[in-house]
Amino acid sequence: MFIVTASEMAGLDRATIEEIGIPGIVLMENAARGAAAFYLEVVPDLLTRRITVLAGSGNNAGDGFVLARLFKNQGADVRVVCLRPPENLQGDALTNFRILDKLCIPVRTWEEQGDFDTQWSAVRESGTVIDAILGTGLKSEVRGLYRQVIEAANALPVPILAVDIPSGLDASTGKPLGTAIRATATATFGFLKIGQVVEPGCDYVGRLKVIDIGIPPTLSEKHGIRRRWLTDESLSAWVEPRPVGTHKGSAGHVAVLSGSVGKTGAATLICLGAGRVGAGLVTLFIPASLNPILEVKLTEAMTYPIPETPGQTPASAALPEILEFAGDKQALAAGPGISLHPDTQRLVEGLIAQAPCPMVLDADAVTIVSRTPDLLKKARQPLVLTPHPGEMARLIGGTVQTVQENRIEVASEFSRKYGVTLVLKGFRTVVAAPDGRLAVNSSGNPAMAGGGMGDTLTGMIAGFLGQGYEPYRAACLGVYIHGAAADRRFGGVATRGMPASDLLDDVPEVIGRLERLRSRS
Ligand SMILES: NC(=O)C1=CN([C@@H]2O[C@H](COP(=O)(O)OP(=O)(O)OC[C@H]3O[C@@H](n4cnc5c(N)ncnc54)[C@H](O)[C@@H]3O)[C@@H](O)[C@H]2O)[C@@H](O)CC1
Ligand SMILES: [K+]
Repeated sequence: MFIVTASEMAGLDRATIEEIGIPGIVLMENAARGAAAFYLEVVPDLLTRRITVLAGSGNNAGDGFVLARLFKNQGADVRVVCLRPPENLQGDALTNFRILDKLCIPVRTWEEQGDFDTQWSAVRESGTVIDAILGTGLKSEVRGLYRQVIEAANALPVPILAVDIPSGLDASTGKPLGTAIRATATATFGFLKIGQVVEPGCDYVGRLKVIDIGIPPTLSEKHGIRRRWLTDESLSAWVEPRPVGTHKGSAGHVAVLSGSVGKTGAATLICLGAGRVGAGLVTLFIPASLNPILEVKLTEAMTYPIPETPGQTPASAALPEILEFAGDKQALAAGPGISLHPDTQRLVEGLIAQAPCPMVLDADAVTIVSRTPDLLKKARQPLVLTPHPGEMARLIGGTVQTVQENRIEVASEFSRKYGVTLVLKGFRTVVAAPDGRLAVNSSGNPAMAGGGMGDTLTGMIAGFLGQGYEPYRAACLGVYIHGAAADRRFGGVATRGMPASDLLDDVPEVIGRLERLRSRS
């Protein structure tokens, strides 16, 4: 499933009409038919309620007029309130407006000079409101009557069903422009819009469904749309079936540099994560004095004691050994719990410049990189960085607020500038590849807010890299399966109290689910 901006959507609509030859009015009919079926799922007794369609002046209103007709045909009590004089309507919206009269559907036009409360009283009696005021054609801040109407609608104790996007929400950024409808459900057309999947927009859409309105899927490729929504369906095709003769030597060997005094848990979780996604072998480089602890904590993974600093953190003297060992390995994960000790920093810098295999850099390694990000350009092998918003802010020398308000732009710009795959963690994790591919994750839940979650993710991404997945796919699979395993374990049941190691138990089942989905399609 692809995610588009408002202007990309307009381009795809135009191409479907002009190049493919599907008339706009057909798309409008398809849109409304799909939306009507979805709204009936969301509000099963919809046809017994009084339905008010709030209409603006563009094609979004046109969709609303078709919905009014469809529900009237099914016996519902429907009325339409035009917030702008119908003389402003054009094209397909106008055609569908004219049909209302023939079907005796009551239409009221808002009188700008009239008293608001008197005119609103008719809407107040509605059992459900259909929001067809503004769609992807929103151009500027919502003011005046539209603003009043949106705020009054939000205060009604009835379901609001949004057509394409809640009115007032910027489809490209997810920010309300002035104000926006808080919908019970949104039927969106053709593709997801960025504004529906990122914060704060995702809090406005309610239940969200993409309606197929007949835009040929090949058009998205032709128009260079490369943003993906990570779901079971979109990822199943990427899970490679495992040959029956697979053995530990052919399933990838992952090396891990993690842990220092007080941080042996991070090292453990990375190793477990890599193993749970199917890495054949895992070896942990650990400061020598901590080796006895890891020998006990880890069962399947092997340990490799390395020279350490006086603070029991990895020392740069370990670099030659690590490079030699990693020479015939498939992936290296480095960073969690290694400290910011200056000698550990030298080790990380050496690894970035000389590592002989793809690497995942997380936590302390990311903080070390943020001191001299140009270091990343020296890497000989692909890098995946997995910052949380605070680490991302350090990487770009900005604030957490800037990062959080512009997650997609920040991730894609950094990825392109430094030639790395970037995983910006947090709600709706963003994965960006240097060639412009981008994904937003749909899985995960608040029970994941706890220490160690990032370590398990680092291990999972390294585990996929180790099995030969290219960095962007390894990152997307790791991110999605991580959240999906947490959903399987806790989603909808509990919102807190899930140890990071718990979700790992569910990882193989989630991968199995994707494999089964792949084999069916
Ligand atoms: N062929 C197509 O292009 C299709 C479009 N569809 C619908 O069409 C919508 C887009 O239609 P339009 O491009 O006509 O745009 P909209 O219907 O979203 O709104 C455009 C109108 O609102 C006005 N407007 C914009 N910002 C405003 C603001 N802040 N305050 C007050 N008025 C404002 C504009 O001047 C214009 O008159 C989609 O969201 C979707 O619902 C669907 O019918 C599917 C097919
Ligand atoms: K709308």
